[in-house]
Amino acid sequence: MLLTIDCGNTNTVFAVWDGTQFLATWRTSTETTRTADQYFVWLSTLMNIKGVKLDITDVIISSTVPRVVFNLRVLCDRYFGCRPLVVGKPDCLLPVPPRVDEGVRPGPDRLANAAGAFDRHGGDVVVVDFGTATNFDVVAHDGAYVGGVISPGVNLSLEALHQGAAALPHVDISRPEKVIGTDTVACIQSGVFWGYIGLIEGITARIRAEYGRPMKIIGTGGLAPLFAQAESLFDTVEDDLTLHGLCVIYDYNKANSSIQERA
Ligand SMILES: Nc1ncnc2c1ncn2[C@@H]1O[C@H](COP(=O)(O)OP(=O)(O)OP(=O)(O)O)[C@@H](O)[C@H]1O
Ligand SMILES: CC(C)(CO)[C@@H](O)C(=O)NCCC(=O)O
Ligand SMILES: [K+]
Repeated sequence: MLLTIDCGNTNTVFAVWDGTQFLATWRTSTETTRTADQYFVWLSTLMNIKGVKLDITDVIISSTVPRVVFNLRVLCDRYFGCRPLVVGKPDCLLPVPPRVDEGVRPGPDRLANAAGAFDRHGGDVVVVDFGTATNFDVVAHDGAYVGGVISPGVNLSLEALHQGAAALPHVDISRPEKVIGTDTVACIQSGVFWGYIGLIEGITARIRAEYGRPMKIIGTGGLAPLFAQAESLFDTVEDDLTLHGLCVIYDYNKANSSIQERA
C-alpha cells in the first residue's frame, strides 16, 4: 500500500491509499525534531486503532519544510524498507513540468495541487489552498503549474495582529454576522474574514483577467469550507486535492518505471 505524506509548515498529514481509496488520514504538527522512531510509534498506533494493516510498500512525500525530509526518509528505510519519492527532487518525475522562471523551485504542495487538479478537471484551473499561507496555484490548459500568488494565511494573519498589537487578543477565525464589529473580537474577525473574502474575490478576478481564458476555481485546505459557505467563491471544494495529486505523481513515476529501476 502507498503512504502519502503532505508536510506543511504547520501540519503534516499521513494518508494510506489502497489503490482505490484513502483508508484513513492522520494529522500531526510539523516538527523538525521529530525522529523516525517517533513517527513510527505514532503512526503504527493510529493504524492499529483504525484496523489498517501495516503493509506500507511505497511512500511519496511533499514537504514544504526541507529539514523534516531526512527523518521521514529514515522512517521509510527503517520501518517500511523502501525509498520514498520526494516531490521536487530530480528523481521524482512530474506528469507535466512546471513553467516558471529558471531556478525557481515551486512548493511541492503546489506541484501536487496542480497534478491533482489537472487529473480531475483538465487544466485552466486555479487552486486556492488555505494552509499556513493562502496560495493560488495556476494550472495551464496542459496541466503545467505556471505560478500564482502567495498571501499570508488566515491563522498567520490573526496571530500577527495579536503579536503586533498589545491590546489585541488571540482570536479564532469565524464568520461574523455583521461587518461593523461592536467589540474588539468582532472587529478582528470582520477584518480577517471579510478581508479574506475580498482577497479571494479580487485575486481570482485579476488572475482570470490576466489569463484571458475561462478558468475553474477550486478551494482546498482546512478553511476552504468556511469561506465557501459565505460566498460563491469556488466552483468546487476538494479537501483531498493535495493528497490526490501525490497519488497521481506516484502513479506517473510507477508507470515510467523509475521506481522499479531504483528498487
Ligand atoms: N473554523 C476553523 N477555525 C480555525 N481553524 C480551522 C477551522 N476549520 C479548520 N481549521 C484548521 O484548518 C487546518 C487545516 O488546514 P490545512 O491542513 O489546509 O492547513 P495547515 O495544516 O494549517 O497548514 P499547512 O498545510 O501549511 O501546514 C487545521 O489545522 C484546522 O484546525
Ligand atoms: C507557499 C507555501 C509556503 C505554501 O505551502 C509553499 O508552497 C512554499 O514554501 N513554496 C515555495 C515557494 C514557491 O512556491 O514559489
Ligand atoms: K496543506
